[in-house]
Amino acid sequence: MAVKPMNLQVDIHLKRGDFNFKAAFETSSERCGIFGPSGSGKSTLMLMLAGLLTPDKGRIVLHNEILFDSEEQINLKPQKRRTGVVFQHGYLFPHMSVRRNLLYGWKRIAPILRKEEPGKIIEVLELEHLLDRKVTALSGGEQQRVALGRTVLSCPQLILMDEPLTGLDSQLKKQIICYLLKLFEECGIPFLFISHSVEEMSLMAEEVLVFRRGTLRQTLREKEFSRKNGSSLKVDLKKAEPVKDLP
Ligand SMILES: Nc1ncnc2c1ncn2[C@@H]1O[C@H](COP(=O)(O)OP(=O)(O)OP(=O)(O)O)[C@@H](O)[C@H]1O
Repeated sequence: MAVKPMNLQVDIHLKRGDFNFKAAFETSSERCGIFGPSGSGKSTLMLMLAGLLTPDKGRIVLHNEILFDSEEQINLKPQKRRTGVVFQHGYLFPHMSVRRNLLYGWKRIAPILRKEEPGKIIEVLELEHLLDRKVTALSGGEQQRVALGRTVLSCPQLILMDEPLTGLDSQLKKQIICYLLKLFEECGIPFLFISHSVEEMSLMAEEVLVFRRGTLRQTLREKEFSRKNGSSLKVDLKKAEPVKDLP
């Protein structure tokens, strides 16, 4: 399926204690990485995009819809933004089965907005055999696959991921990256993700926003980013195999 570029315009400022955040950028990329050292403001940006933290001033526009505008006093609630968020630890509902977790968002959106078929997502993520398990009885990688599936099934216009691979070992990381790229190919939903890892940027991003001390310093195409940071890993999306190791 053709991916709809994210068409995101951001110009925001926020002061949190001693920390000053400011970023102004536009992106029409399909896979955008947010890179920078600890404390540089990556999660702060993601929380503001998701509507979980309010900027002091500025504007956020996604696909020509204003999500936030301080002058016009617009601040759409998280559930109205059509952004799906995947956090580092998945944050699944522990008392529910895999199936109920997966269908949670899907059941709550209007049928006309349900673009994804649960059966297809379950197949891509290879979750069939786990559907009746409680999520507390899953491995870390399986939990992250359920979190990805649940987010995709809520049919967002943009997926936001805050270090979705942290805590997984390197083999599992590569496996989840392949699942992620397959999902992206199947569903055509653009994503924005945070990582400290040059390798993850190289494998997953098309464009990289580089932050330092709360400020957007550079916007680089993946090739240029990888050249500057010494990584040149490649994944052919069409050939991505979930269970095989990557070069
Ligand atoms: N509630 C708060 N009040 C004041 N400062 C805060 C608050 N929350 C976060 N900060 C500061 O904001 C800065 C940016 O934090 P943020 O979590 O966005 O960084 P990050 O780049 O995502 O870091 P990491 O990679 O370690 O997750 C940090 O210096 C942090 O201490």
